[in-house]
Amino acid sequence: MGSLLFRRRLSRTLVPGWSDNADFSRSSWQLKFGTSYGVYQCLRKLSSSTGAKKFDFTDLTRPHTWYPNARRKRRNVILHVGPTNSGKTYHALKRLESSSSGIYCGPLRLLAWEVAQRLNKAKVPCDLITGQEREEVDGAKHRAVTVEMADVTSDYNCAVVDEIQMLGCRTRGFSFTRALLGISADELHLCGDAAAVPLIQELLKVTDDNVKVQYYERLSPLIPLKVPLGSFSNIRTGDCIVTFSRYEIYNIKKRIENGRNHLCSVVYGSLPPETRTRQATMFNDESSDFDVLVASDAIGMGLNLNISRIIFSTLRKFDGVEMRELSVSEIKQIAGRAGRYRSKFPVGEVTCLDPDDIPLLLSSLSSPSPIIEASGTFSNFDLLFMYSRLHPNYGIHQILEHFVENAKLSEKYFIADCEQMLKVAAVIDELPLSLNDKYLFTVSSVDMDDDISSQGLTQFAQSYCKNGIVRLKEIFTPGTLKVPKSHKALKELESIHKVLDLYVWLSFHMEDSFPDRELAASQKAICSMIIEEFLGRDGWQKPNLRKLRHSPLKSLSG
Ligand SMILES: Nc1ncnc2c1ncn2[C@@H]1O[C@H](COP(=O)(O)OP(=O)(O)OP(=O)(O)O)[C@@H](O)[C@H]1O
Ligand SMILES: [Mg+2]
Repeated sequence: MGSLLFRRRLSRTLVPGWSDNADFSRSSWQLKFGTSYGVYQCLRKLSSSTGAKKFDFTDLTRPHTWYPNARRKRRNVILHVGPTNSGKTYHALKRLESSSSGIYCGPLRLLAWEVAQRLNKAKVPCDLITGQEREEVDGAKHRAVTVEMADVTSDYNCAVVDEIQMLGCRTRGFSFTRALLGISADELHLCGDAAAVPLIQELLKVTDDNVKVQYYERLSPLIPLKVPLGSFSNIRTGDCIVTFSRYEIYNIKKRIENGRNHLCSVVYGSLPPETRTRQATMFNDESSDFDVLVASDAIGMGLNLNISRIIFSTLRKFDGVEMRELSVSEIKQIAGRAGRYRSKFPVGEVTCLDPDDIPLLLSSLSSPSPIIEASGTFSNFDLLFMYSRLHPNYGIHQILEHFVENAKLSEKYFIADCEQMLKVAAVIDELPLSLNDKYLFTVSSVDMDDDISSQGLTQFAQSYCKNGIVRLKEIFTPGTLKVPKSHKALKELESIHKVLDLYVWLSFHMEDSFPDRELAASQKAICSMIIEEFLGRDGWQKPNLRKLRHSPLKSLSG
């Protein structure tokens, strides 16, 4: 029991949103109040200090009070806002680089990776921390993290939250809100779209922070073209074709490579993150033969790639619920990847494949993004736990559902969409696990819309429930991964990667119960290498592309 408790306590500190309030964090509640009664006492204390007669655990109307560490400071908040490619992140990072300690929180692993690289190169030791990675550097006082991993219990000299307009995102917005309200830093730099300014000013009225807005202008031109691409034979070096289905990505890659002038890197959401990074690096590298990029909106935020022209293959995408038109801000974000300042192509262009899309493209690029009205929020584990005590017969699915239905919110907040969590909860409720354990599986990084991943989660949870320890070899035989021969096999491999990734995630949160992190990580690496081998083989292979670029074919394809 003792070791089990100890294990849980270690885990809690690593789960985003598990126990954010310093009163409940490892330093106090875990040591002072090892029991749920302790949490209850703590919450009671909190309730009396807020003057409420009876604590309502579904009351989320004062989320700024969940972060006493940040509230002890009067933070200097600097909002860096403006169009894409205007130097917002650059200026915030300059401050981060010169600070004595700091944290960068970005929406994508690729961005966190880019920042960690940049700081380490500038001799500022910087850790990289994402749900599945801990790359620790000796002596680091800086860390680059994905926003879900933002640490709200330490003090920093400087913090940067990038793409802050994402606080309006239906599913991930609450993590941005948590970083905005919860990070304890003397200086907090927020970079993003001006559409978020009024909301942030409103949210920070109650925090007593100093708020300053710095506006930026685009550093290099982005030219919207009035003519569509016409044909794939008009593709040229530095082009990036954006499309939203995996099938279309490979279809377009094939069509371009069949023209025998270009090789395409691909970047899309379900590719392993390390593969995405390498594909992007290969495209960015002038000495590589991969000179065209075919990508989904996974490249849409903040990234600095050597793109000369963005070509939208469509302006519609399936968002998990329905097919819809891209929003003005999505179009601007994606288009903004072309012509980055100080890149190989300092003047960017943007166009479409389909002539019918041109009017929407032009009007979106010339419109301001609509003002963001509300910020995401969600309960942390402690509140869910206390709520569950009032409903002892509920499973975690019912607790979440009821909590979401009954949550009381201030006008400027909305409750996060927890569809994925509910899907996991429905599976996990079948097992006799504690609420702690159920919560952990529920907030894990699993993609429940992927059959193989959801089966992986179920097997991990069943095995954990039965044995208390999950060996990777129970569900995965190392040494059996093969280079896929078809797109179906590729998709399967991507899913296997996700399952291995989930194991690594669980190993960071339940170290003793998921002891094979290294094996899972090495198999993950093999998996992504095999996927890359497929990506290399899949297209047209011409050993000496450079020679060909000087052939008549090149000028014909212009
Ligand atoms: N003053 C500067 N000196 C040198 N390089 C700069 C300067 N300002 C910006 N850059 C470079 O220009 C590029 C774009 O800047 P940055 O990434 O900060 O833009 P951004 O406004 O954050 O764009 P996005 O909205 O797409 O995130 C980066 O490669 C950055 O390093
Ligand atoms: Mg940026």
